Amino acid sequence: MTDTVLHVGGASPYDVVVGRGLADRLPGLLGADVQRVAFLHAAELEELAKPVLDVLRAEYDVLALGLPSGESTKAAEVAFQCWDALGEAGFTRSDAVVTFGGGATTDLGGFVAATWLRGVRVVHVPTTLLAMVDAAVGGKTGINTAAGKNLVGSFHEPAGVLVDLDTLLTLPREELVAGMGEVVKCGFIADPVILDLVEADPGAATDPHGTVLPELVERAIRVKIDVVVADLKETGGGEGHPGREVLNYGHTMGHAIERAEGYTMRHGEAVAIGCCYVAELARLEGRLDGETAARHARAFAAVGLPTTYAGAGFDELLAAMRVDKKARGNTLRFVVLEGLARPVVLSGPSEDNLRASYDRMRGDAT
Ligand SMILES: NC(=O)c1ccc[n+]([C@@H]2O[C@H](COP(=O)([O-])OP(=O)(O)OC[C@H]3O[C@@H](n4cnc5c(N)ncnc54)[C@H](O)[C@@H]3O)[C@@H](O)[C@H]2O)c1
Ligand SMILES: O=C(O)C(=O)C[C@@H](O)[C@H](O)[C@H](O)COP(=O)(O)O
Ligand SMILES: [Zn+2]
Repeated sequence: MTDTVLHVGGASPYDVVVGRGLADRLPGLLGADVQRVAFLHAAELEELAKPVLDVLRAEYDVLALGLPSGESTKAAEVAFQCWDALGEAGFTRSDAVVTFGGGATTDLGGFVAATWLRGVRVVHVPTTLLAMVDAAVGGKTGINTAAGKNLVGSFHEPAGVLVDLDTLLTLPREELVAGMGEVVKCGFIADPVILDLVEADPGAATDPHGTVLPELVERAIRVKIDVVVADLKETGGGEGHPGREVLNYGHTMGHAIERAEGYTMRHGEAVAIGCCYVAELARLEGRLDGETAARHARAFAAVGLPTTYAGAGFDELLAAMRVDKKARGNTLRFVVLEGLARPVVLSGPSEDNLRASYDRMRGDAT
């Protein structure tokens, strides 16, 4: 496979390099003036990180910080520990952060880079499918608080992203499948070819050795790039388009479920359920046709993702949805579809329909 370079334009342009065995490309993305690199990685990925660390150690003074894995790393205490370590090492504005891991690591590491000295250079090396197609691109960084998911953070664009598809070879199957939640999401909001590829051969779509998955990765990254270039800071798309909020499709309910489950459910799984929830809500609100709504459950289930959830009660989930960033005052706002790849914002749906979609999500409705 030859490398593909996807360019992200805008005020702080950068490249997303997609290929296999790419560690040598890292210095090129970091730029010439960097002397010290803080390597923020999921501690459990020490072995996988070795080729990247070797390349970094050959060129820079490296401070390697092993972080907790998964969602627990997106916490203020972990950010504090990183800031302390950067302070002790005397990190300056000409030094840089490299993150290595899944979306939780790139979110936390991106946040540390965004806040240290009010912002230093960061390059992301995502090692999960989800982080490759979504978390590492576009500059959203953040941590969780007791009140909810990603409530503290900032927009801080990377100086580059290195998508080494070989890292997917060690990724547990369930994590790969979770990443398909965001890939399929991109199919519904912008690129229906993704849905065709997934439905035609779900096995090939989730095979890290094959050629279909790399095509899906590139397509999903292109969807994300197109959106963030047009509306980096989520201020709106104009002419009825939701702008960057479109990437939040399925996340209003998805994040509420994650919080209700104490962040033990994978993000991509919660997003899959949330997309099915909001498709049904759009149908009940008279926005979306029944066939496209029904296609949601078929597409997500094809790759092994959950489409129903019978855990927390309606009132708990509704309260969690009220702190979603798309809400305005007491008004809930959802990204919904009016057809395939035709996203719009739905403001203030009726409580009856919110509840009826919830019943369907539980599998209670007929
Ligand atoms: N900033 C954004 O735009 C954005 C977009 C989407 C999701 N996110 C965030 O991303 C997070 C989810 O990311 P995720 O799904 O990557 O999960 P994750 O970061 O929690 O990683 C899942 C697990 O896989 C392990 N792992 C990672 N790469 C591996 C590899 N190559 N081989 C073996 N194990 C590996 C990790 O150590 C961890 O245990 C959520 O917090 C979500 O909110 C952010
Ligand atoms: O990049 C975006 O914008 C997204 O919304 C992508 C989402 O997949 C991602 O989960 C993001 O972290 C959610 O952001 P939030 O603003 O709802 O916290
Ligand atoms: Zn997401």
